[in-house]
Amino acid sequence: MRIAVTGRTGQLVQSLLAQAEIAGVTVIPVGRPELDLARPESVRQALAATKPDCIVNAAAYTAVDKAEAEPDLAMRINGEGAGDVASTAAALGVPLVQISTDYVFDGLAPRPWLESDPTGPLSSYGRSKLAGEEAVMASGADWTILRTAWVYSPYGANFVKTMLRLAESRDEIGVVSDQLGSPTSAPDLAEAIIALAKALVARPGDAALRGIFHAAGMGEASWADLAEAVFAASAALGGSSARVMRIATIDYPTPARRPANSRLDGSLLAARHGLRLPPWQDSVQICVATLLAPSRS
Ligand SMILES: NC(=O)C1=CN([C@@H]2O[C@H](COP(=O)(O)OP(=O)(O)OC[C@H]3O[C@@H](n4cnc5c(N)ncnc54)[C@H](OP(=O)(O)O)[C@@H]3O)[C@@H](O)[C@H]2O)C=CC1
Ligand SMILES: Cc1cn([C@H]2C[C@H](O)[C@@H](COP(=O)(O)OP(=O)(O)O[C@H]3O[C@@H](C)C(=O)[C@@H](O)[C@H]3O)O2)c(=O)[nH]c1=O
Ligand SMILES: [Mg+2]
Repeated sequence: MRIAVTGRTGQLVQSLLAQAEIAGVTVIPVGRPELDLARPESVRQALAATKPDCIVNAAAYTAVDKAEAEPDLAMRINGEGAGDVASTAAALGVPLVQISTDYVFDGLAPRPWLESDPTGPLSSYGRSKLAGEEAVMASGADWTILRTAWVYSPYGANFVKTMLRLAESRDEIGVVSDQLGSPTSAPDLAEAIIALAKALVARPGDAALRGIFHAAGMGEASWADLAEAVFAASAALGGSSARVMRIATIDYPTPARRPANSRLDGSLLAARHGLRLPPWQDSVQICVATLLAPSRS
């Protein structure tokens, strides 16, 4: 099976590539310059040339704070760009897996978010990703939307790598403890996406396998909890660590507002697809161990 994935160096693309052989699929990254989501005319031809059985739209404008200053570009890439990928999937007659985010929610619910809960993005990034969901749903493609959250991995830029880097030069790091979410390992997510893609291709027209699903690490954490887990794992392996000073969002001002409650409920994906991502604590340990492995430096 051939899975075309948008993007090249992204965390999820790299994780899908790493997982492909063991999962027995071919993953074909399609990125800039051939496919640029900001250039609609580039999308269809670049994807069609890969002759995919399934398309995963993993590329996105992911710089949450910068998106506040570049809302139009974020909207073009994450909103209209997703629509262009979806109409390509429709034209090619192959299923589309659109990757979306917890930041489509306003963060005010007192429990983990369900797929059926109302959206209400607080940021330019969140609004652009919601526009992407809407464009995908309106495209006529055979679509499935996976919302994930707080993605980290040995690849690219992410919070886990930021914490380890900061700890090299600091003894103490202030980290917000009043935003709760579902930290998600990109390798775990990649495994679930491949399983899902196989099911979509094997059972066309099976409505129960399609729709919006939440796919995030099991359990919950604040960013401060996540930082503490990273440093505990790193210290145990002789890597860098720092004391975490637990602070409030109001004491860490950022251009973008972020949801206070970003936890995603994964029950629907478990019920319909039998897919459950591992507890975040286990996967954070694996990620830190990979980052500290001697072969990497
Ligand atoms: N990171 C996170 O915490 C979360 C991410 N998500 C979603 O998951 C998906 C994967 O995220 P992740 O792997 O972390 O992303 P990264 O930030 O690691 O990578 C972004 C990817 O998007 C590509 N990209 C950006 N702009 C364009 C463009 N104009 N045309 C083509 N490709 C472009 C980049 O391309 P290039 O390779 O050329 O740099 C890169 O491959 C995204 O849809 C994101 O919105 C959802 C929740 C959490
Ligand atoms: C670096 C740092 C961040 N923070 C806070 C700021 C913010 O509230 C939180 C996370 O900051 P980051 O900028 O790393 O994460 P952020 O860019 O908000 O991550 C988001 O990315 C997009 C793409 C998504 O879709 C989301 O699911 C989510 O993963 O941690 C601290 O408190 N101390 C620090 O030293
Ligand atoms: Mg960020």
